Amino acid sequence: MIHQRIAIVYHSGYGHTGRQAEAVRAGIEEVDGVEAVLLTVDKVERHWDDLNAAQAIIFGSPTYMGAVSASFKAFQEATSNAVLARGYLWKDKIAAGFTTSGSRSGDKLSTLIQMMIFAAQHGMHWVGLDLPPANCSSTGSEEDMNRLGFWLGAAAQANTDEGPETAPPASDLATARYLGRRVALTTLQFVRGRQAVPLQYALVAHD
Ligand SMILES: Cc1cc2nc3c(=O)[nH]c(=O)nc-3n(C[C@H](O)[C@H](O)[C@H](O)COP(=O)(O)O)c2cc1C
Repeated sequence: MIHQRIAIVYHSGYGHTGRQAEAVRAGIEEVDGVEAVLLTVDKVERHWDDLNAAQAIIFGSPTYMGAVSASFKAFQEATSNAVLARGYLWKDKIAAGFTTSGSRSGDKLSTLIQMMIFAAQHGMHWVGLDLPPANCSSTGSEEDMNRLGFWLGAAAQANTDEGPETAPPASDLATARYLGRRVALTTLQFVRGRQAVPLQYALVAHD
């Protein structure tokens, strides 16, 4: 069976977002017919081909100062020459994102929006979370998936006095795992759908 490749490219200064990235990978690996490639942004210069060959790319960054980290931003800017200028190489790939911060909100939404705009600039298709509202009623709890209530991507919160061995908590890692699985299933639907209806044909038929 041909395996569709799904890449995860992320930065983690202190390891918390790294735990989230591992959880996303575990979710991808729950799905038959796909394989996960996990890359940190500092390795990207030697791995552009892996990203270009992937059917989906999932972006991950801690939230620093209400935005993606400087290292993740440097990766984003490097794609201008390495990907866009070489001919829109990521066009029509699936995209998604995840982020960890110290506070419950911590302005993580800003980070996910930055990632979504970045994906749109590359002509990618953004996949969000389809989890229902969680931890928002008298029956909700910290153990709920999507306990922080994000839909653009997977959000996690890691207490700043805890190391990555104990933070983020299991519920946030389960949310990240769920996102990985969702992206894997969406990617298979998209790739197989594209085989049935080639993009060229779809555009002509629409005109
Ligand atoms: C430079 C810097 C800026 C930060 N800015 C924020 C922030 O804006 N909001 C927030 O909630 N946490 C903030 N934090 C806390 C981190 O998001 C948190 O410690 C996170 O778990 C770090 O992830 P990492 O271990 O993957 O680097 C900041 C931490 C650093 C070092």
